[in-house]
Parts: sequence; C-alpha cells; structure tokens
Amino acid sequence: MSILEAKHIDKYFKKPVLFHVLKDINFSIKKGEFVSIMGKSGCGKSTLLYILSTMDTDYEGELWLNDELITGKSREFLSYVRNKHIGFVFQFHYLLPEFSVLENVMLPAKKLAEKSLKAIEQDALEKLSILNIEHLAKKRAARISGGEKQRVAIARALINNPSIIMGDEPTGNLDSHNAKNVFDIFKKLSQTNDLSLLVVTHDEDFANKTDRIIQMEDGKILS
Ligand SMILES: Nc1ncnc2c1ncn2[C@@H]1O[C@H](COP(=O)(O)OP(=O)(O)OP(=O)(O)O)[C@@H](O)[C@H]1O
Repeated sequence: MSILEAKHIDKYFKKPVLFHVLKDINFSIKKGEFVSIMGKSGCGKSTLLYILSTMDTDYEGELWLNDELITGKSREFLSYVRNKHIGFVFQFHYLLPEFSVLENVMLPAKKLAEKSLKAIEQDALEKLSILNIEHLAKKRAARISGGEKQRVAIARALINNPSIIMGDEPTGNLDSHNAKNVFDIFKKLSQTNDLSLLVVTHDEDFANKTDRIIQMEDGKILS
C-alpha cells in the first residue's frame, strides 16, 4: 500500500518571472519505507516537500495520502490531515522554549482534541520513552541540548501516530554523533513501527543508509 503518492506534479513560480520549478514529479512511498531526497541547492527539494506536506496547494497534478486524493481539498481538511497524518521534523526544532518538554510533545495532540488530557500526557510520555528521553519530561525546552531538542521534536512529530514523518534537513544542525542518533531513531521507527519517512537532506552518509534515494536535478527526478 502507498502511504504517499505524487502524480505528475508541476509547479510554476510566477514572480519575478515565470519559472517552471517542478517538472512532472512522480513517485510513491510505501508503508514502512525510509526515503531520502537529495539534489543540489535550488533544484526544488523544499518546494516539493512544501507541496507533499499539503502546505502549498498551488500546483498541478495530484497528491494522494493513504490512498485518498488530497489535491483540491479545503483548507480546514488539509490542516486536519497535516496534524493527524503527517509528523514534521525540521532543521530547527521550533520548540516553545518556555514550555516543558512534555508540554511541547503534547501540543499537536491537544490541537487535534480527540483524547483527554490525561491520555495525551500518557501518549507523550510513551513517545519520550521511545526516544530515551523520558527523564527530560519536566525540563523546560530552553534548558536542554541541541541533540535532545531534536529528539523532543521527533517525539512531538510522533504524538498523533502519523502515517509518515517528513523531514527537512533534520540533521542539518547537529554534530555527526547526534546526526547518527537521529538516523538510528528514524531507521528503528521505519523497521519496528512500520512508519514511512521522507527526508530532504544534503548529508550523503545519511542518505546512503536510507532504503531509497530520490535524486533531483533542475526540478526533475533523475532516478
Ligand atoms: N517563492 C518563490 N518565488 C520564486 N522563486 C522561488 C520561490 N521559492 C523558491 N524559489 C526558487 O525555486 C528554486 C527551488 O527552490 P527550493 O528552495 O525548492 O530549492 P532546494 O532544492 O530546497 O534548495 P536548498 O537545498 O538550498 O534548500 C530556486 O531556484 C529558488 O530560488
């Protein structure tokens, strides 16, 4: 079963001049697959991820998530889909510094509002324990290290049990030790939890260890 499928995606930027940035993008990601996207700066990786994450709706072609057509759906629906089915991990973690680690992880589940606070707290503690950082639960996010912050960001991405995690340079801000930790966590999530992962990266070591590399050049997929 495909978790994510892009069919004939084209995108144009209209200003300052008409620019065909994505050209007939086609690929799919299976359940439990760990895929990386690589390519030179400016080839369109972030633009593509923005579309795949349902944030950008101004494109041609079709986006499918869990065998459901996402293209053309309302803003409210897309916001729900993002929160429920997609977990995000960025280069910068975007944690709320004054909130505790636990509160940060709970936030996307509170927004979804499908469970009681008690149940959300239990889920958040479980995610923290998967990432071996349960002991940080009560600490303020501002008071933990960069590597720990990225683990908290991963726990937060997992809180609503998404179908797929999307990462934009998730190891871009980490030293090699912490980058390897993040890779190992992602690998384990794909193998033991059957979670799909799609990660844009410039890190060749990281990409070479993923199940598949999607290579981009000038807005096209090469392989
Ligand atoms: N809002 C925009 N309007 C016009 N052109 C844009 C806009 N955003 C990006 N571009 C251009 O589209 C191209 C692709 O940009 P994009 O950010 O997707 O590349 P990228 O592969 O993610 O690069 P990097 O690896 O540096 O992050 C670039 O030439 C960029 O200058």
